[in-house]
Amino acid sequence: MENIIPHEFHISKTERNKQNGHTSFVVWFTGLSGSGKSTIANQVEHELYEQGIKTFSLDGDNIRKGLNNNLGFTAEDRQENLRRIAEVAKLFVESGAVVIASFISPLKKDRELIKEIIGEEDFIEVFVNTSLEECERRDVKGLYKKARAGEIKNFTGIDAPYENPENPDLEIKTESENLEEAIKRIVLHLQDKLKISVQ
Ligand SMILES: Nc1ncnc2c1ncn2[C@@H]1O[C@H](COP(=O)(O)OS(=O)(=O)O)[C@@H](OP(=O)(O)O)[C@H]1O
Ligand SMILES: Nc1ncnc2c1ncn2[C@@H]1O[C@H](COP(=O)(O)OP(=O)(O)O)[C@@H](O)[C@H]1O
Repeated sequence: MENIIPHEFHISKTERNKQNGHTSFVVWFTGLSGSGKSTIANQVEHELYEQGIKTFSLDGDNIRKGLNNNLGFTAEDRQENLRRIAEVAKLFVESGAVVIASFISPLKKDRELIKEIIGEEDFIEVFVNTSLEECERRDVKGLYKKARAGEIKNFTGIDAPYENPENPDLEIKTESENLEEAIKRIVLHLQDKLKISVQ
């Protein structure tokens, strides 16, 4: 951007990672409403916390009620929602935290943008793959019922699209894998990534 000259700070991500004893990156959960993103993310964060890892969760509660409370669910608003979240996640990564982000993030192009902002090397995509039928059966918040009744417009899976990730780093099929197994698999996948490489 014109006339914006970044200041070089002495303490960077590398120093913070050394001090913390682990690397920092984003674990991004994508999937339909009710697929299990928050449930899984919560438990993954708990496991990491128990290991002494610095974590921070980003989800609808702390984002859509605050920073992004001027955004709705049109394709345009979702893109801006996710762009801002990716920028925030990047700042937290700079601060040394492992960021656990849970957002529907329904479109491939928006997930590509997120990856671009955060940087491919710091982005782990976890696809929480639960069928629409199962999400609707769970209907945790009663939103599918409202969407079917036409009381909510642009509802993902009903009258707004969800594009399945083609190459996620991890895929969790909640209808055939139990929660404990899924958590173990994700946490195991993160172990190598958390190690600081000695140069
Ligand atoms: N129209 C519509 N479509 C989808 N979801 C809706 C909608 N309206 C409200 N909600 C509630 O908002 C949560 C999804 O917000 P996200 O920020 O994750 O969505 S997005 O990534 O920008 O698409 C989502 O939360 P989760 O159920 O946790 O996914 C819903 O509770
Ligand atoms: N294997 C599983 N993994 C995650 N959630 C599951 C699983 N099996 C059943 N559930 C249930 O599905 C619901 C998922 O809701 P939630 O985590 O809020 O989804 P999301 O954040 O994707 O909207 C919860 O009620 C949870 O108990």
